[in-house]
Amino acid sequence: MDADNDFTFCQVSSPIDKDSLEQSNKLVSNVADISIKEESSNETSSSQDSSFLWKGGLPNDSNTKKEDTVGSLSFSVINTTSSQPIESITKSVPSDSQNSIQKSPGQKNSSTKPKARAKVPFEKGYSQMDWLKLTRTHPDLAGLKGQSNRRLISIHEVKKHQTEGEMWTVFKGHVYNISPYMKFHPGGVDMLMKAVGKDCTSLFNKYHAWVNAEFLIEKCLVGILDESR
Ligand code: HEM
Repeated sequence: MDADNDFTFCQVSSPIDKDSLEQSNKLVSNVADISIKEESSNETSSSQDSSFLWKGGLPNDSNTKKEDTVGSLSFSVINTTSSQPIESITKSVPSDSQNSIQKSPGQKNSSTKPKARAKVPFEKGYSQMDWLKLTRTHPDLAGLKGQSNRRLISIHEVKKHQTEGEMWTVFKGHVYNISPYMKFHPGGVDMLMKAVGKDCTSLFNKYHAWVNAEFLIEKCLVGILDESR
């Protein structure tokens, strides 16, 4: 390829006219101006309270609102912090990690620390996907052997089923044989064993009320709890 052809590829951008270049430089410096003004205005940089991070709404500080313009745009600059420098909000990488998310004086450690999960790593072949596959392919997970799963079952009968292959529990008024789900339970076998032979609804809700158990163990349905007995 010769030098003339090279030149055609280099000339890709349109020429910038001097006036518009000056105007955009001016805009850039205006923007820079505004951010500097706001950061250094009316606040003390010693304040350590970051409760603004968690509060909704605007503080009742009328001094913190002002009008400004950049080029042809006019807008309001609202400082939402009455006791905190904006500098600490706008810092994306704080130089001192202590300053990044600070606790308000009354805030306890436990409220900011994420709760430790108690999930158990599943054995190969026992993921939730494997469970779903099994529910679709296994003809009788509940162990009904032809019986109806609309049958009324007393809590006494539930208590009797605590052997391998026949582990019954009550969940939201329904009786399930959770034996086949044991090794698939993300919380572990030991945890799920606590449900066997009794009503586990409140235990269940204590750990994960959001889990759609009705769907997950629907093929394990044995019957309906007879609450009259
Ligand atoms: C009755 C049927 C139950 C089903 C279908 C079920 C299902 C599940 C599922 C899908 C998860 C994963 C949740 C997630 O990733 O967020 C889980 C986790 C867990 N489950 Fe269950 N569960 C049942 C009963 C129980 C019971 C009775 C207990 C307690 C005695 C229990 C204790 C736990 C624990 C400790 C975890 C780990 C929690 C965590 O991830 O933070 N589960 N269970």
